[in-house]
Amino acid sequence: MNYYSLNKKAPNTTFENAVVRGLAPDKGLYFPESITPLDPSFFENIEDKSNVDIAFEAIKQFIVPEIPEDVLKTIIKETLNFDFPVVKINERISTLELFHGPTMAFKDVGARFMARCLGYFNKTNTNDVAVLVATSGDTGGAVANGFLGVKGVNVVILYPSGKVSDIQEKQLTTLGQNITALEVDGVFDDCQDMVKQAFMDKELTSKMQLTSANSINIARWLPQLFYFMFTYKQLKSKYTDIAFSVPSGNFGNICAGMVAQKLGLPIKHFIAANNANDTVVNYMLSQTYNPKPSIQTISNAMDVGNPSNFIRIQKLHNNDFETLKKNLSSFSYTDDQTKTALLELYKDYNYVADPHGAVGYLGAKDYLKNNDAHVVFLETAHPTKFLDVVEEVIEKKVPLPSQIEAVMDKTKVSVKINSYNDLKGFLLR
Ligand SMILES: Cc1ncc(COP(=O)(O)O)c(C=O)c1O
Ligand SMILES: N[C@@H](CCOP(=O)(O)O)C(=O)O
Repeated sequence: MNYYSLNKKAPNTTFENAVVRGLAPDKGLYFPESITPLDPSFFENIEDKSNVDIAFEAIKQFIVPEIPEDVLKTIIKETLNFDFPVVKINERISTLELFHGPTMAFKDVGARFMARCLGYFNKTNTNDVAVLVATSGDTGGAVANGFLGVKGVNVVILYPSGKVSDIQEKQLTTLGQNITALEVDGVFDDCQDMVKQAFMDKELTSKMQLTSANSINIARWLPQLFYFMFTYKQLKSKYTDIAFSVPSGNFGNICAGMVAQKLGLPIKHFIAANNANDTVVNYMLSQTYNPKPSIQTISNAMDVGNPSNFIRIQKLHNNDFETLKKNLSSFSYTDDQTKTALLELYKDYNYVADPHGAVGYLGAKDYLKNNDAHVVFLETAHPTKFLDVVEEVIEKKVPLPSQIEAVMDKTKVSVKINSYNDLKGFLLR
């Protein structure tokens, strides 16, 4: 499968090149040349298939033969070695728990998958690759964990100083080896802009091979479609119409769900649930895309003012607003509403959510006011990653899982930077 740049000013390229480059030379996001729906029998019999088989069938058109079938299957098997349970909240709402991986956030899927694809391509590539990552909280930890010790790969994580949770910071600053954390005096969008600027810097790219492990990279983005299919497998016999409420920041996760839908997965509707960072909510109201500086919230991983993947979402809907409006609703919530939702989930349903999942729950409830469906909100991170907020709201101690406990006492190591020149200087050192 070839990929083209959504800016349309760069040559089409292979899966390998798109993964190794991250971003196209014209600064555009790569997009598959075609998306061929799977045979309807795939969905008719999905409950008889293993998660690995579902994932393999769903993604192989984008990757094989550049990665041979047997290698791709192994990559998927190693990536998906944890559970994706769907938990019923009430008759109309369930939650898909995406926090059972090593760093307890949905990013584990994409990060582990991409690390293995890059590892495969690196076997024949003698040059080291520098993987740049901008994180508002969870991508950094998942990528650090997924890429730790991968030969020929050096990971540089940029995160906004003081704007990620303590546990998220530990996860991305304490591993050492081939992982370095750069603490940026700014917000997430500054980190993301610096990463994109690095790709356009000829001096830098002539001296080193750079790629990105954010969802701009297709190998990080596409595998996120897997668990929408796993959800359908679990709920198909119970509900006719299934919609997804996705807590959204950079919009990579929801956009991957839309690829699953293009592949034929029967999804009735998507709900983009946002915190105060409401660029897309405003777009859906005004048809004007007006990115704004990100605002700090208690669902910090969604503090994104200029979501990278919105352009892919538009493309998936033929750049037609009316088509998009039929498939996507979006809502924005304040921190107080998020806290109220956390408490409601705990008191009414005995479910301890994290602030991002709570925003997803609010999106599900708002959609259901005027629509009929069973809505699955994505619980995108484990509540203990946001311990202070969660314990304060539900007034109860939450036990720490072993993955979180393992990083609690480690010492943070980071390098402070203030500008793109600092980043460039660091990379050229
Ligand atoms: C816990 C959590 N929820 C939601 C999001 C938003 O996901 P996306 O950026 O794919 O929209 C993130 C960050 O990506 C996250 O870490
Ligand atoms: N919310 C993310 C921001 C980056 O998103 P990505 O999916 O493009 O990597 C984070 O937690 O870092």
